[in-house]
Amino acid sequence: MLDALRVLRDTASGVDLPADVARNASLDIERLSGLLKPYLVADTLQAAGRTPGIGGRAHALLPMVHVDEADDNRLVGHVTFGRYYLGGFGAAHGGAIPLMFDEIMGRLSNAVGRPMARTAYLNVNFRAITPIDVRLRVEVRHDREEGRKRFLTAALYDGETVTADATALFITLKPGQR
Ligand SMILES: CCCCCCCCCCCCCC(=O)SCCNC(=O)CCNC(=O)[C@H](O)C(C)(C)COP(=O)(O)OP(=O)(O)OC[C@H]1O[C@@H](n2cnc3c(N)ncnc32)[C@H](O)[C@@H]1OP(=O)(O)O
Repeated sequence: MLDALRVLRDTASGVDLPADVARNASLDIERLSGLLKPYLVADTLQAAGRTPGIGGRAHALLPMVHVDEADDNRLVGHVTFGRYYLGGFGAAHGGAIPLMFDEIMGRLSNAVGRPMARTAYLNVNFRAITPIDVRLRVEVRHDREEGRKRFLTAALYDGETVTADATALFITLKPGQR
C-alpha cells in the first residue's frame, strides 16, 4: 500500500489537472481515507515508522534508502528522490536531504544493539544540486562515542560528485527518558 501511495504522491506532484479530473481524484482519495479510518490505532501501535522490515520503516514521509552494505560503524546505501521531493529546477528540496540524513544516520546510530539515541544536532552542507529521479549513493560513518554522545558523518553522491554532506550528534537516552 505504501509503495502505491509513494507512486500516487510522485504522480500527484507532477500533474496539472483539469478541474473535473481533480474533483474525481479528490473523491477517490477521500473514499480511500474512509476505508482506512476504522483501522486507526494509538501511535505506539501504528505500523508507520515502526516496521523496520518494510522500506522506509513504512513511514510515508521518508525518502526510501536501500541499504547495500553495512557493518557496525559504516553503512552504504542508495536513494532516489522522486518528483514528490522536487524543490525546483530538477533539484531535490533542501528540506528533504536532511530528512534522509537524519533517518539513515539515526538508523546506524541505533544499530547493532546500541541503545536508543536522539538527534541533538544535524548540520548539512549542500555542495551541489541533488537531482531527482537519479539513483544516488549515501555513505554513513559512526565515527566515535564519548559517553552518551555519538558522532556520525555522512555524504550523498551523484556519481563521483558529493551533492551534500552532514555531521550529526546523537545522544543516548537515559533510562526512562522520553
Ligand atoms: C519500533 C522500531 C523502530 C526503530 C527505529 C530505529 C531507527 C530510528 C531512526 C530515526 C532517526 C531519527 C532521530 C530523530 O530525528 S530524533 C528527533 C529529533 N531530535 C529531538 O527531538 C531531540 C530533542 N532534544 C532532546 O531531546 C535533548 O536535548 C537530548 C536528548 C538530545 C539531550 O538532552 P539530555 O538532557 O539528555 O542531555 P544533555 O542536554 O545533558 O546533553 C548531554 C551532552 O550532550 C551535549 N549536547 C546536547 N545537545 C547538544 C547540541 N545540540 N550540540 C552540542 N552538544 C550537545 C551536552 O552539552 C552534554 O555534553 P556534556 O556536558 O555531557 O559534555
